[in-house]
Amino acid sequence: MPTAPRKKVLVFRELPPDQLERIRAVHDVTVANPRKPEQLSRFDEALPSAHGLIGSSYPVDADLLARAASLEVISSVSVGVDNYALPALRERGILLCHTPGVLTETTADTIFALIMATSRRLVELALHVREGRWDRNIGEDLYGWDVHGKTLGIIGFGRIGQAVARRAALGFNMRVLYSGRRDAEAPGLEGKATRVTMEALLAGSDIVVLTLPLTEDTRGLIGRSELQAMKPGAILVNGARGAIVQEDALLDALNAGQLRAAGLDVFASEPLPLASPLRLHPRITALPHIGSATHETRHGMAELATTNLLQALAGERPTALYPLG
Ligand SMILES: NC(=O)C1=CN([C@@H]2O[C@H](COP(=O)(O)OP(=O)(O)OC[C@H]3O[C@@H](n4cnc5c(N)ncnc54)[C@H](OP(=O)(O)O)[C@@H]3O)[C@@H](O)[C@H]2O)C=CC1
Ligand SMILES: O=CC(=O)O
Repeated sequence: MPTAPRKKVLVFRELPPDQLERIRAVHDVTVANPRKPEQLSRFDEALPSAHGLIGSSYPVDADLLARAASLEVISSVSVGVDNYALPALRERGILLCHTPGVLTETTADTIFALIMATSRRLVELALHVREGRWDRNIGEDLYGWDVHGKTLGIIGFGRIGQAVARRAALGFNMRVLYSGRRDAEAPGLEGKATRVTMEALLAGSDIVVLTLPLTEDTRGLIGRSELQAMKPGAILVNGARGAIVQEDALLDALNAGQLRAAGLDVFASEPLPLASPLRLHPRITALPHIGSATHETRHGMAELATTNLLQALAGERPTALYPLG
Protein backbone atom coordinates (compact mmCIF):
# COMPACT_ATOMS: atom_id res chain seq x y z
CA MET A 1 0.00 0.00 0.00
CA PRO A 2 1.45 3.43 -0.90
CA THR A 3 2.23 5.58 2.16
CA ALA A 4 0.62 9.02 2.38
CA PRO A 5 3.08 11.85 1.68
CA ARG A 6 4.55 13.56 4.71
CA LYS A 7 3.35 17.16 5.04
CA LYS A 8 4.81 20.16 6.87
CA VAL A 9 3.30 21.21 10.16
CA LEU A 10 4.15 24.39 12.02
CA VAL A 11 3.34 24.30 15.73
CA PHE A 12 3.30 27.84 17.07
CA ARG A 13 2.37 27.27 20.70
CA GLU A 14 3.33 24.77 23.38
CA LEU A 15 2.08 21.24 22.68
CA PRO A 16 2.54 18.27 25.04
CA PRO A 17 5.26 15.80 23.93
CA ASP A 18 2.82 12.90 23.35
CA GLN A 19 0.79 15.03 20.91
CA LEU A 20 3.91 16.29 19.13
CA GLU A 21 4.94 12.65 18.72
CA ARG A 22 1.58 11.79 17.10
CA ILE A 23 2.22 14.46 14.46
CA ARG A 24 5.92 13.61 14.02
CA ALA A 25 5.00 10.00 13.30
CA VAL A 26 3.37 11.06 10.01
CA HIS A 27 4.52 14.60 9.19
CA ASP A 28 7.53 16.90 9.45
CA VAL A 29 7.16 19.28 12.38
CA THR A 30 8.66 22.70 13.11
CA VAL A 31 7.99 24.07 16.57
CA ALA A 32 8.31 27.86 16.61
CA ASN A 33 6.54 30.25 18.91
CA PRO A 34 6.31 33.63 17.15
CA ARG A 35 5.97 35.34 20.55
CA LYS A 36 9.54 34.24 21.38
CA PRO A 37 11.93 36.62 19.57
CA GLU A 38 14.61 33.88 19.27
CA GLN A 39 12.11 31.63 17.41
CA LEU A 40 10.68 34.28 15.10
CA SER A 41 13.09 33.61 12.21
CA ARG A 42 12.30 29.86 12.39
CA PHE A 43 8.59 30.69 12.28
CA ASP A 44 9.03 33.04 9.28
CA GLU A 45 11.09 30.39 7.44
CA ALA A 46 8.61 27.56 8.04
CA LEU A 47 5.40 29.53 7.36
CA PRO A 48 5.44 29.64 3.50
CA SER A 49 5.70 25.86 3.08
CA ALA A 50 3.51 24.81 6.04
CA HIS A 51 0.46 22.70 5.16
CA GLY A 52 -0.87 22.71 8.71
CA LEU A 53 -0.64 25.13 11.64
CA ILE A 54 -1.40 24.46 15.29
CA GLY A 55 -1.92 27.67 17.26
CA SER A 56 -4.15 29.35 19.79
CA SER A 57 -4.15 32.99 20.84
CA TYR A 58 -1.54 34.42 18.43
CA PRO A 59 -3.39 36.57 15.88
CA VAL A 60 -3.58 35.01 12.42
CA ASP A 61 -4.47 37.97 10.26
CA ALA A 62 -4.74 38.37 6.50
CA ASP A 63 -1.06 39.46 6.25
CA LEU A 64 0.16 36.31 8.01
CA LEU A 65 -2.10 34.16 5.81
CA ALA A 66 -0.74 35.85 2.69
CA ARG A 67 2.71 34.49 3.67
CA ALA A 68 1.31 30.97 4.22
CA ALA A 69 1.00 29.96 0.57
CA SER A 70 0.70 26.17 1.11
CA LEU A 71 -1.71 26.22 4.03
CA GLU A 72 -4.56 23.67 4.10
CA VAL A 73 -5.64 23.72 7.75
CA ILE A 74 -5.32 25.69 10.99
CA SER A 75 -6.05 23.76 14.16
CA SER A 76 -6.61 26.02 17.14
CA VAL A 77 -6.11 24.84 20.72
CA SER A 78 -9.09 26.97 21.78
CA VAL A 79 -12.82 27.10 21.25
CA GLY A 80 -12.83 30.85 20.51
CA VAL A 81 -11.73 31.76 16.98
CA ASP A 82 -11.81 35.56 17.20
CA ASN A 83 -8.07 35.88 16.52
CA TYR A 84 -8.35 34.32 13.03
CA ALA A 85 -9.09 36.27 9.86
CA LEU A 86 -12.22 34.26 9.04
CA PRO A 87 -13.06 35.92 5.67
CA ALA A 88 -9.52 35.30 4.37
CA LEU A 89 -9.66 31.65 5.50
CA ARG A 90 -13.02 31.20 3.78
CA GLU A 91 -11.74 32.84 0.58
CA ARG A 92 -8.64 30.63 0.49
CA GLY A 93 -10.56 27.44 1.35
CA ILE A 94 -8.35 26.86 4.41
CA LEU A 95 -10.03 24.69 7.06
CA LEU A 96 -10.29 25.98 10.63
CA CYS A 97 -10.66 23.54 13.54
CA HIS A 98 -11.18 24.30 17.24
CA THR A 99 -11.77 22.56 20.58
CA PRO A 100 -15.41 22.90 21.69
CA GLY A 101 -16.76 20.77 24.52
CA VAL A 102 -13.57 19.47 26.10
CA LEU A 103 -13.07 22.73 28.02
CA THR A 104 -16.70 23.51 28.87
CA GLU A 105 -16.87 22.22 32.45
CA THR A 106 -13.45 23.56 33.46
CA THR A 107 -14.24 27.02 32.09
CA ALA A 108 -17.59 26.98 33.91
CA ASP A 109 -15.71 26.10 37.12
CA THR A 110 -13.43 29.12 36.62
CA ILE A 111 -16.40 31.40 36.00
CA PHE A 112 -18.13 30.08 39.11
CA ALA A 113 -14.93 30.67 41.07
CA LEU A 114 -15.07 34.31 39.93
CA ILE A 115 -18.72 34.55 41.00
CA MET A 116 -17.75 33.28 44.46
CA ALA A 117 -14.57 35.36 44.69
CA THR A 118 -16.29 38.64 43.83
CA SER A 119 -19.41 38.06 45.95
CA ARG A 120 -17.60 36.80 49.03
CA ARG A 121 -14.53 39.06 48.57
CA LEU A 122 -12.24 36.04 48.76
CA VAL A 123 -9.05 37.59 47.38
CA GLU A 124 -9.38 40.70 49.55
CA LEU A 125 -10.03 38.66 52.70
CA ALA A 126 -7.27 36.15 51.98
CA LEU A 127 -4.89 39.12 51.74
CA HIS A 128 -6.31 40.40 55.04
CA VAL A 129 -5.03 37.21 56.68
CA ARG A 130 -1.77 36.95 54.71
CA GLU A 131 -0.81 40.55 55.45
CA GLY A 132 -1.37 40.16 59.22
CA ARG A 133 -4.41 42.45 59.42
CA TRP A 134 -6.66 39.82 61.09
CA ASP A 135 -6.32 41.13 64.64
CA ARG A 136 -10.00 40.88 65.68
CA ASN A 137 -13.26 39.45 64.30
CA ILE A 138 -14.02 41.17 61.02
CA GLY A 139 -16.79 43.77 60.99
CA GLU A 140 -19.57 44.63 58.59
CA ASP A 141 -17.21 46.60 56.39
CA LEU A 142 -15.68 43.29 55.24
CA TYR A 143 -18.86 41.22 54.93
CA GLY A 144 -19.66 39.65 51.57
CA TRP A 145 -22.83 39.02 49.61
CA ASP A 146 -24.77 35.75 49.36
CA VAL A 147 -24.56 33.86 46.07
CA HIS A 148 -27.23 31.22 46.77
CA GLY A 149 -30.74 32.37 46.03
CA LYS A 150 -29.64 35.29 43.81
CA THR A 151 -30.58 35.86 40.14
CA LEU A 152 -27.89 35.05 37.59
CA GLY A 153 -28.09 36.52 34.08
CA ILE A 154 -26.14 34.72 31.36
CA ILE A 155 -25.34 36.42 28.05
CA GLY A 156 -24.21 33.63 25.72
CA PHE A 157 -26.27 30.58 26.64
CA GLY A 158 -24.23 27.98 24.75
CA ARG A 159 -22.07 25.16 26.07
CA ILE A 160 -20.23 27.15 28.76
CA GLY A 161 -23.16 29.42 29.65
CA GLN A 162 -25.38 26.38 30.27
CA ALA A 163 -22.67 24.68 32.34
CA VAL A 164 -22.51 27.79 34.54
CA ALA A 165 -26.32 27.78 34.73
CA ARG A 166 -26.38 24.14 35.92
CA ARG A 167 -24.00 24.98 38.75
CA ALA A 168 -26.12 28.00 39.68
CA ALA A 169 -29.60 26.46 39.45
CA LEU A 170 -28.87 22.96 40.74
CA GLY A 171 -26.13 23.70 43.26
CA PHE A 172 -26.88 27.22 44.49
CA ASN A 173 -30.66 27.50 44.11
CA MET A 174 -30.21 30.55 41.87
CA ARG A 175 -32.80 31.86 39.42
CA VAL A 176 -31.30 31.83 35.92
CA LEU A 177 -32.09 34.30 33.12
CA TYR A 178 -30.46 34.21 29.69
CA SER A 179 -30.61 36.28 26.54
CA GLY A 180 -30.43 34.84 23.06
CA ARG A 181 -32.10 34.66 19.70
CA ARG A 182 -34.12 31.55 20.50
CA ASP A 183 -35.17 29.33 23.40
CA ALA A 184 -32.27 27.00 24.14
CA GLU A 185 -32.57 23.29 24.66
CA ALA A 186 -30.61 23.08 27.87
CA PRO A 187 -30.24 19.52 29.22
CA GLY A 188 -30.58 19.37 33.00
CA LEU A 189 -32.13 22.84 33.17
CA GLU A 190 -35.71 22.10 32.12
CA GLY A 191 -37.92 24.80 33.65
CA LYS A 192 -34.94 26.30 35.48
CA ALA A 193 -33.74 28.98 33.03
CA THR A 194 -35.83 31.71 31.43
CA ARG A 195 -35.06 33.51 28.16
CA VAL A 196 -35.58 37.28 28.45
CA THR A 197 -34.47 40.33 26.48
CA MET A 198 -31.03 41.66 27.21
CA GLU A 199 -32.65 44.76 28.80
CA ALA A 200 -34.68 42.56 31.18
CA LEU A 201 -31.61 40.45 31.95
CA LEU A 202 -29.49 43.49 32.84
CA ALA A 203 -32.26 45.03 34.96
CA GLY A 204 -33.17 41.79 36.73
CA SER A 205 -29.87 40.06 37.49
CA ASP A 206 -27.76 40.32 40.62
CA ILE A 207 -24.83 38.78 38.77
CA VAL A 208 -24.32 39.03 34.99
CA VAL A 209 -22.00 36.52 33.33
CA LEU A 210 -20.61 36.84 29.79
CA THR A 211 -20.05 33.58 27.89
CA LEU A 212 -20.55 34.61 24.27
CA PRO A 213 -18.04 34.74 21.41
CA LEU A 214 -16.25 37.92 20.35
CA THR A 215 -17.48 38.88 16.88
CA GLU A 216 -18.01 42.15 15.04
CA ASP A 217 -21.55 42.15 16.56
CA THR A 218 -20.45 41.61 20.15
CA ARG A 219 -17.33 43.83 20.28
CA GLY A 220 -18.03 46.53 22.89
CA LEU A 221 -21.52 45.07 23.56
CA ILE A 222 -21.34 45.95 27.26
CA GLY A 223 -20.81 49.71 27.41
CA ARG A 224 -21.90 52.63 29.51
CA SER A 225 -25.64 52.32 28.93
CA GLU A 226 -25.67 48.52 29.49
CA LEU A 227 -23.72 48.94 32.74
CA GLN A 228 -26.09 51.67 33.86
CA ALA A 229 -29.02 49.39 33.05
CA MET A 230 -27.71 46.78 35.51
CA LYS A 231 -29.18 46.54 39.00
CA PRO A 232 -27.39 48.94 41.35
CA GLY A 233 -24.80 46.92 43.27
CA ALA A 234 -24.72 44.04 40.77
CA ILE A 235 -21.62 42.06 39.77
CA LEU A 236 -20.25 41.54 36.25
CA VAL A 237 -18.20 38.43 35.43
CA ASN A 238 -16.49 38.20 32.04
CA GLY A 239 -15.34 34.69 31.10
CA ALA A 240 -15.56 35.25 27.34
CA ARG A 241 -13.34 37.89 25.70
CA GLY A 242 -12.16 41.24 27.08
CA ALA A 243 -13.19 43.32 24.07
CA ILE A 244 -16.87 42.48 24.60
CA VAL A 245 -16.77 44.94 27.53
CA GLN A 246 -15.84 48.62 27.18
CA GLU A 247 -13.26 48.64 29.93
CA ASP A 248 -13.24 52.41 30.56
CA ALA A 249 -17.02 52.32 31.08
CA LEU A 250 -16.61 49.37 33.46
CA LEU A 251 -14.06 51.29 35.53
CA ASP A 252 -16.41 54.29 35.71
CA ALA A 253 -19.31 52.06 36.80
CA LEU A 254 -17.18 50.53 39.57
CA ASN A 255 -15.81 53.88 40.70
CA ALA A 256 -19.30 55.41 40.78
CA GLY A 257 -20.53 52.53 42.97
CA GLN A 258 -23.00 51.44 40.28
CA LEU A 259 -21.45 47.96 40.32
CA ARG A 260 -20.37 46.08 43.44
CA ALA A 261 -17.50 44.22 41.77
CA ALA A 262 -16.22 42.66 38.57
CA GLY A 263 -14.58 39.30 37.98
CA LEU A 264 -12.48 39.27 34.83
CA ASP A 265 -10.64 36.34 33.28
CA VAL A 266 -10.14 38.16 29.99
CA PHE A 267 -9.04 41.62 28.88
CA ALA A 268 -9.03 43.68 25.71
CA SER A 269 -5.24 43.59 25.82
CA GLU A 270 -3.51 40.42 27.09
CA PRO A 271 -1.31 40.01 29.02
CA LEU A 272 -2.89 42.86 30.99
CA PRO A 273 -0.46 45.80 30.77
CA LEU A 274 1.19 46.65 34.09
CA ALA A 275 -0.13 50.21 33.82
CA SER A 276 -3.76 49.10 33.35
CA PRO A 277 -6.07 50.63 36.00
CA LEU A 278 -7.95 47.32 36.00
CA ARG A 279 -4.97 45.51 37.55
CA LEU A 280 -4.99 47.05 41.02
CA HIS A 281 -8.63 48.08 41.28
CA PRO A 282 -9.87 46.98 44.72
CA ARG A 283 -13.18 45.69 43.39
CA ILE A 284 -11.84 43.78 40.41
CA THR A 285 -10.77 40.16 40.72
CA ALA A 286 -8.50 39.69 37.71
CA LEU A 287 -7.27 36.31 36.45
CA PRO A 288 -4.72 35.71 33.66
CA HIS A 289 -7.10 34.10 31.12
CA ILE A 290 -7.20 30.72 32.87
CA GLY A 291 -10.71 29.55 31.98
CA SER A 292 -9.52 26.17 30.70
CA ALA A 293 -6.10 26.07 32.35
CA THR A 294 -5.99 22.76 34.21
CA HIS A 295 -3.60 19.92 33.37
CA GLU A 296 -6.44 17.60 32.35
CA THR A 297 -8.34 20.06 30.20
CA ARG A 298 -5.34 21.61 28.45
CA HIS A 299 -4.19 18.11 27.57
CA GLY A 300 -7.66 17.23 26.26
CA MET A 301 -7.64 20.37 24.12
CA ALA A 302 -4.18 19.57 22.70
CA GLU A 303 -5.32 16.03 21.93
CA LEU A 304 -8.46 17.18 20.09
CA ALA A 305 -6.50 19.86 18.19
CA THR A 306 -3.95 17.23 17.11
CA THR A 307 -6.69 14.83 16.01
CA ASN A 308 -8.38 17.63 14.02
CA LEU A 309 -5.10 18.48 12.28
CA LEU A 310 -4.22 14.89 11.42
CA GLN A 311 -7.73 14.24 10.08
CA ALA A 312 -7.68 17.36 7.89
CA LEU A 313 -4.22 16.61 6.48
CA ALA A 314 -5.38 13.06 5.67
CA GLY A 315 -8.32 14.48 3.71
CA GLU A 316 -10.88 13.38 6.34
CA ARG A 317 -13.52 15.59 7.94
CA PRO A 318 -12.08 16.87 11.24
CA THR A 319 -13.96 16.07 14.46
CA ALA A 320 -14.36 19.76 15.33
CA LEU A 321 -14.42 21.78 12.16
CA TYR A 322 -15.38 25.44 12.68
CA PRO A 323 -18.11 26.38 10.17
CA LEU A 324 -16.71 29.19 8.04
CA GLY A 325 -19.94 29.37 6.04
N1 LIG B 1 -11.97 32.48 29.59
C1 LIG B 1 -11.56 31.44 28.89
O1 LIG B 1 -10.48 30.91 29.10
C2 LIG B 1 -12.45 30.86 27.84
C3 LIG B 1 -13.27 31.66 27.11
N2 LIG B 1 -14.09 31.12 26.15
C4 LIG B 1 -14.97 32.01 25.39
O2 LIG B 1 -16.31 31.55 25.56
C5 LIG B 1 -16.98 31.61 24.33
C6 LIG B 1 -18.16 30.66 24.33
O3 LIG B 1 -17.74 29.32 24.24
P1 LIG B 1 -18.84 28.13 24.10
O4 LIG B 1 -19.84 28.22 25.20
O5 LIG B 1 -18.11 26.88 23.91
O6 LIG B 1 -19.54 28.59 22.73
P2 LIG B 1 -21.01 28.28 22.21
O7 LIG B 1 -20.98 28.56 20.75
O8 LIG B 1 -21.47 26.95 22.69
O9 LIG B 1 -21.91 29.39 22.95
C7 LIG B 1 -21.91 30.74 22.62
C8 LIG B 1 -23.34 31.23 22.79
O10 LIG B 1 -23.34 32.66 22.66
C9 LIG B 1 -24.53 33.00 21.97
N3 LIG B 1 -24.43 34.36 21.42
C10 LIG B 1 -23.74 34.79 20.36
N4 LIG B 1 -23.92 36.12 20.19
C11 LIG B 1 -24.77 36.52 21.18
C12 LIG B 1 -25.33 37.77 21.54
N5 LIG B 1 -25.05 38.89 20.88
N6 LIG B 1 -26.15 37.81 22.64
C13 LIG B 1 -26.45 36.69 23.35
N7 LIG B 1 -25.93 35.47 23.04
C14 LIG B 1 -25.09 35.40 21.97
C15 LIG B 1 -24.66 31.92 20.92
O11 LIG B 1 -25.96 31.88 20.41
P3 LIG B 1 -26.23 31.43 18.87
O12 LIG B 1 -25.90 29.97 18.82
O13 LIG B 1 -27.68 31.75 18.69
O14 LIG B 1 -25.30 32.27 18.04
C16 LIG B 1 -24.32 30.68 21.74
O15 LIG B 1 -25.46 30.20 22.41
C17 LIG B 1 -15.87 31.31 23.29
O16 LIG B 1 -16.20 31.85 22.03
C18 LIG B 1 -14.66 31.95 23.89
O17 LIG B 1 -14.51 33.27 23.42
C19 LIG B 1 -14.09 29.79 25.92
C20 LIG B 1 -13.27 28.94 26.62
C21 LIG B 1 -12.38 29.40 27.65
O1 LIG C 1 -10.16 31.29 25.67
C1 LIG C 1 -10.04 30.15 25.42
C2 LIG C 1 -10.71 29.48 24.35
O2 LIG C 1 -10.59 28.24 24.30
O3 LIG C 1 -11.36 30.14 23.53
